[in-house]
Amino acid sequence: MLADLKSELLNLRTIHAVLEVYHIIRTHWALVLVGILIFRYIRRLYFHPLSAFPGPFLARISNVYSMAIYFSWREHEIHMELHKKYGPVVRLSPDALIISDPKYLPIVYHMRVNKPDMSETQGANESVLGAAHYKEHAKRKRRVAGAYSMTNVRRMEHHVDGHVIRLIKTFDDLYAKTGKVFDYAPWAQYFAYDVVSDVAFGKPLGFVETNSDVFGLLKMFQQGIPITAVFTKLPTLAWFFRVTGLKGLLKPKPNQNFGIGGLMHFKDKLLAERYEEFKKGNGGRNDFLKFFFESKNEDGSPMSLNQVGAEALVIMFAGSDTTSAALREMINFLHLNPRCYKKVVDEIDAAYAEGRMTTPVPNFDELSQLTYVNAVFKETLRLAAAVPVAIQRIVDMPGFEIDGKFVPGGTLVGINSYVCARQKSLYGEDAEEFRPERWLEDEEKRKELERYDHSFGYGSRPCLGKNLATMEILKVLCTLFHLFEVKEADAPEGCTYKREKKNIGLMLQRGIWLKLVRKNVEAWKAMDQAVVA
Ligand code: HEM
Repeated sequence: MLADLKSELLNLRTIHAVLEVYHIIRTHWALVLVGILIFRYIRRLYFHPLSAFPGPFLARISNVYSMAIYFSWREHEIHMELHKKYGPVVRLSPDALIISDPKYLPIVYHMRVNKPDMSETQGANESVLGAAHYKEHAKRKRRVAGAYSMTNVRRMEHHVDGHVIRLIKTFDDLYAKTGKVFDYAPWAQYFAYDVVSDVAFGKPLGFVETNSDVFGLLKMFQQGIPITAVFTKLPTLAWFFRVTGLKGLLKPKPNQNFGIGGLMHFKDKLLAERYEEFKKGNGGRNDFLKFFFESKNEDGSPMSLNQVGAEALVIMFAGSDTTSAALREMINFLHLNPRCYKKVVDEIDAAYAEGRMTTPVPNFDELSQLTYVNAVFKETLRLAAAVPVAIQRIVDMPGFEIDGKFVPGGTLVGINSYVCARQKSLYGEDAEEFRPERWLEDEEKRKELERYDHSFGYGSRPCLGKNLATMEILKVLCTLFHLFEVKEADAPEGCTYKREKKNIGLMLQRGIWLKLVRKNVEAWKAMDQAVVA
């Protein structure tokens, strides 16, 4: 009886205490919230597993810091400054580190590492790029890797040639014949988008032909990236959208006329047309779509239309602005380094003079023999990473040690290729200089540089489109430099920008002002006679 009474009393006291806490929370909710935040910040600063790592105060307590860096549009430079100030490992946000030392590349990007899931915002979550788990990635990679092989890319080489011819003829008509100064930056983008839309969907979109952003596609795409970035940088916001069921709002949809959704709408139309043809037994021309339609999943089933669409969409956004960034930077670096410019032109002209180059557009084998040009290509991508961000991976259990400190499993880590490419430990005292010769001087050193080359990604997820990108870039540049004197020009009156850069996760540029003068070379005969398909 007494025991019952005691337990009853205890229950009443518990209820009373709970009500009291509820009352305090109700009346002092603002104070309680501040208390929780202070507790959270103190934990992140002093008791979090990453608290031993240095970094800016705001970065150690909040994700807002890394988002603010993103919206400065110069994330790569800020990462560099942070490493200079805090050392090789910096805490960039409460749960994330950035590392500068190239020797950690094989550890951070090892073969069985997972990456953060961005499927809510990417719009291509069934693709190889969208796979977060390494096993799923390996499965998807098996079904598409062949499409990107050199053998398959060679089958598409004539499509690339057609776009090179169109670009050169357009330049000749609009600029060489008129003597007008022009900004080369949008043209590099138009060319790259035309090529990928042609080989991924079977139809060039006609950017170069119309000298315009067809359907506002480039703008749409560039609007989509910052949205993805916000949700990647602010996991709490992404979590909120998930638990409240609002995540559907994040997913790009084909009925939108902006961002990645707009691109999906466009892609779906082209894909449907081509799929109808395929079902009628007409596989059509050799391109990525044909390969994907014929490709099989692990269980032997053909890739679904959704899977094919996701892969084609990835080609559009992984293969366009990256390639155009490299196309622009190569010209930038050559203008900034006249010594290298001369060596490049001499090597190309000599190859033509000795009859080693096919006209109107040299083939890929011929281009790979131009050792200096290839070194310039590598050096350009080293110093001007097309993806100048710290691409993140999730440290797997139990973690690893770095700099004498323990990085626990679950931590987000990344190495910014812009930063990594400037490390004196690997590249020497002249690490920040543009010096293509470093790739040619010493065989052992070259092998070491190749081992830590990060410009096309690293580990099990390097760029699948490297063959196609290399082919496009070398074809454009060699043809351009042989047929024209490519002169650097001042911005025309009324334009204040020159060599302007904006890092939105991909490097965008504008204001690469050029003046083209037609050279008196034999190769013009073939170019003038070439018919644009
Ligand atoms: C100069 C041009 C290019 C550069 C610098 C570049 C760079 C990169 C980088 C750094 C990654 C790694 C992303 C990660 O680790 O998550 C990547 C992945 C990828 N790239 Fe490229 N890329 C270029 C051109 C292309 C082209 C032309 C295509 C398509 C034809 C393409 C298709 C892909 C695909 C499919 C992936 C995902 C690979 C995977 O997850 O297994 N890229 N690229």
